[in-house]
Amino acid sequence: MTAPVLQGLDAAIIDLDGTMVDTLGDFAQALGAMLDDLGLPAIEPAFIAQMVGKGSEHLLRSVLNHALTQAGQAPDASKIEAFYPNAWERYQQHYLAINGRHSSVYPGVRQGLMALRGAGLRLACLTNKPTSFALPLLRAKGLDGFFEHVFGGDAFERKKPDPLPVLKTCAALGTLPARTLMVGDSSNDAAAARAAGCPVALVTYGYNHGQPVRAVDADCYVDALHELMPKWVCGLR
Ligand SMILES: O=C(O)COP(=O)(O)O
Ligand SMILES: [Mg+2]
Repeated sequence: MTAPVLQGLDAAIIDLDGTMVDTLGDFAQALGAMLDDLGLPAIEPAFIAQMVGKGSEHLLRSVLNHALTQAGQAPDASKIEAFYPNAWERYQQHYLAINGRHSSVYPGVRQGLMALRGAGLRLACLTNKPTSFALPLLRAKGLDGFFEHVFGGDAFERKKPDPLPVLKTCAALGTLPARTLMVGDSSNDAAAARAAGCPVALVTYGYNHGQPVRAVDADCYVDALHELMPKWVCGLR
């Protein structure tokens, strides 16, 4: 039986990058190697956090735009598209080779997931990362066992911030959106969840496209995932 303190929730959908795992090191390595292969200048790791969260296609186009500008070339759309197929192939190869080696699980994540499961909530992971990157990363970090489903950015026709992946994840879990909490680190997660009719909790340590996360509309903000349950229970924001 669900603990009375979690009345109102049957499940939680958890984001991956910036919420469970700090993956900026992996992104920096894979993007750096890809840019090197293409003969383009390296990108500052500080820029990467602003570009993560909208899927790999968006990330690669943003990075190519940035690198071409750094190289003194006017990056029009056709130039970016000319680089894109090769960039994607190189990036995928480099990312899969180092996946998880330069990233770490945020403090409180394991305890937070254990508490949610212990309270009887069903869990799914929903990320804009490709599923082929997400599954080995969760496995490498020992987090895969918490989730009944793992859906990447390529699992459905549209990605977050569209509500479709959230609604499809609720359907896979067999839970009502109003009783399924979305936990993420960005406006992308919040917008998708709100439009789907899910309550939203945001972690304050993630990426949020380089913007302050407390400015994003949410029901609750937490500085670590293990704070989520006690805070939710007390109705604290
Ligand atoms: O954009 C990405 O690759 C990952 O984003 P997410 O795990 O925060 O959804
Ligand atoms: Mg995220």
